[in-house]
Amino acid sequence: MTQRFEFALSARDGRARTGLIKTPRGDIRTPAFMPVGTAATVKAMMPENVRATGADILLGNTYHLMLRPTAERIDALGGLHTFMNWDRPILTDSGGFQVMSLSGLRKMSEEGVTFKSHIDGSKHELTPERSMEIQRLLGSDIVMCFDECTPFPATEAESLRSMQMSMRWANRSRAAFGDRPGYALFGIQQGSVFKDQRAESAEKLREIGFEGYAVGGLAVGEGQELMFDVLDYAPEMLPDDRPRYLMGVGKPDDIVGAVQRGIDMFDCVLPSRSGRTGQVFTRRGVLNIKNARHQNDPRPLDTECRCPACQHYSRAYLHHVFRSQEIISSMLLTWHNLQYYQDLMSGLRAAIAAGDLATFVADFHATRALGDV
Ligand SMILES: CNc1nc2c(CCc3ccc(C(F)(F)F)cc3)c3[nH]c(N)nc(=O)c3cc2[nH]1
Repeated sequence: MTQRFEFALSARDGRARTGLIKTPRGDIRTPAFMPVGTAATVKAMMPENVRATGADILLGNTYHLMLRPTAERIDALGGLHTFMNWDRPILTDSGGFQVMSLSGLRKMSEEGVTFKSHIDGSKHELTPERSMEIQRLLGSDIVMCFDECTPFPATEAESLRSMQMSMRWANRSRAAFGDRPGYALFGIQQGSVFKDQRAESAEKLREIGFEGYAVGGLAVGEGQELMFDVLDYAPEMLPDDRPRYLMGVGKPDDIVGAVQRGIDMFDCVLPSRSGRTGQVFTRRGVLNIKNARHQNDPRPLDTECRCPACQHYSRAYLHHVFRSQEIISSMLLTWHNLQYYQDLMSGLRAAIAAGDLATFVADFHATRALGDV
């Protein structure tokens, strides 16, 4: 077990890579999908079950946890790992994205952002320094720089101003993070859909130097085509020997396309959140268990899936418990969707290691085109 944060690539296939991030709390196989554990829990899942799906790392959230129960209380109780009974790596976002998408009344300045809690209306401030302190108190293994996720669409001038402020905040984040062996600070590239700005951002981050780099400012409504256009150049502007994390992505086909374009790490609320609304991911595409067509169907959700839902329950049963709003519905559908995502990632890792990613991708799309979900 290492006391340092290390990343080693083990194979490449085109621009895709597979490897291992080694941390004192455990290894992360890449390409990796990180389930979202917003308020110190992956909703409807016990931590041991999240691990059983194959997850090596979880996502936590500065914004939610600073409001409730506060970072100081979690620190006093032994840190987020102890608090939520997950002893493997945790990555926390810096909170800026959630402030812009969740909180009411907010004021942005060079210093940072002041906002009112969406829970009780109390006033709070997030700056690069405060974000680093909160993530340190939480004990997260991978800390994200405090940035502004540039809204989409943005004019070139708006995007440039936003990106350059994020780069000044990246500097302040690096300084405030301090010397913490075994812990990592990731820089976040901005620049919206403008190639020259993505290059300027990457250069600035490289100058400062980070243990890993995120492609930020995407999955904000630009659509898959425009996202892939940016991913055709942006990841490779970042250091080749460091992990590359595409924030907030995404649907299974988004992930497949982004892995082909050199991304190593992903997070998305989709598998867990959509599971609670009845949306189910299968190898043949997506279905919604709420649909009446499932009420007499004795088949499992996905014949190739090893999760408890697919091993022990019929679509008819899952339709019934969803319609009846039974708690087990959220448990089984969340587990299944997270299992589907982890199985997709392990398939991608194996295909890259075997040098036949192209075949994997062709089969992935062909199976989804078969229909009869
Ligand atoms: C959904 N699209 C998207 N999500 C994005 C995120 C949030 C990632 C995140 C973090 C924590 C959680 C939590 F549920 F665990 F809380 C959930 C999601 C971004 N985050 C930062 N810092 N910069 C970005 O430029 C950025 C761009 C993003 N596009």
